[in-house]
Amino acid sequence: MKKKVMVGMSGGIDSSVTAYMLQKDGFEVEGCYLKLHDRTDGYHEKNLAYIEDVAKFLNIKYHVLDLTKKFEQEVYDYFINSYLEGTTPNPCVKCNRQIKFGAMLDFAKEHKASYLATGHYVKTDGKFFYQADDDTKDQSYFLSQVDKEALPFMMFPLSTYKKEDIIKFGAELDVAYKRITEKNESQEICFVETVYTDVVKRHANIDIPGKVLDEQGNVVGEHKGYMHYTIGKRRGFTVHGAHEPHFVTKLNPKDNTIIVGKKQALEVNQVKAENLNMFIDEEEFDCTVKLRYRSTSVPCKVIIKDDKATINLKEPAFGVAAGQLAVFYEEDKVIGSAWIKATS
Ligand SMILES: Nc1ncnc2c1ncn2[C@@H]1O[C@H](COP(=O)(O)OP(=O)(O)OP(=O)(O)O)[C@@H](O)[C@H]1O
Repeated sequence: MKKKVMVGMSGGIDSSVTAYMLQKDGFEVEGCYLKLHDRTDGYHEKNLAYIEDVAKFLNIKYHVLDLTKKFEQEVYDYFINSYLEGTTPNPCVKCNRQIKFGAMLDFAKEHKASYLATGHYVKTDGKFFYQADDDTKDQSYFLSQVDKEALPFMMFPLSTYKKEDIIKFGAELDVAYKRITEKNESQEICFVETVYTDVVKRHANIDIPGKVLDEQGNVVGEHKGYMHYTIGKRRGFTVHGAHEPHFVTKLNPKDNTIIVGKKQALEVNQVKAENLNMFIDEEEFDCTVKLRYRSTSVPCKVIIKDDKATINLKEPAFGVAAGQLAVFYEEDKVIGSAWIKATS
């Protein structure tokens, strides 16, 4: 009997090709579309029309799973609260743990699927995640908080391919191909249609001007409201009489001030992180760490105590934001991750 794989289908080319590849490999494939939010611009209708085309072409069944409530509680509220608290959230990381490889995995198991597959660019051997072969597409950073218990059920057929290969496979999907390539590459955050401030605006007045301070606490300029800024930002505020660029180094929600400094002020040598998700048992180890998605890995020593990590960087990093994830790598293998709380 064929083994069943549930494929998380978004309507885009990556998950469509994932379903196609697994069917070619001899699996019984079913699709699952997650409704995660109530966007009113025809977003879900369009995605579902694409999925309908692909499902017809492959002659597979698909399900629509409404997780709007869970998504709001676990991802959306956290996203808004992070900006209110002056930190920089990473909603995709939360979604992968709680929703895609939490609730969707439970759904796949309920439907007697042996595996859950997605179009993420990442590898797994059932115990660890590894970076995808296509460096520019690698999504291991976003998956590093997924519960290790979920790994034996996960499949990522795209992990050894380059995007160009996927486009070629997509062309074999014939009628569906035109439509799935019409769909734009997904936005960075699926519920943000334009910029994050447009979303936060629905819940708070973000346009309350405040004071810009230097590192000594002197008032040096004005800003538009602290929620407009993230660590490392260098525009949208004034610094009177400055000849060199100034960067945001700290946000103070309590008094609506922001602290700015020259590039050097962004330098970080130690990071404190919490809420660990570890794939190894060691509590003291050398590795490399990514402190933002699109940043290069920095060599470091990690010491874990009472479920908190102290990350001593062997080379300085710049523009590290509380709220982002520190992901630990041993070459291409993800060995754990933790949420950044403070830097020095
Ligand atoms: N709404 C959704 N319902 C079900 N699965 C989803 C949904 N959104 C994303 N996924 C799954 O997660 C994978 C990664 O999502 P992401 O948005 O990062 O990728 P993508 O490159 O845009 O993928 P695609 O081309 O399939 O849209 C998708 O390929 C798909 O398998």
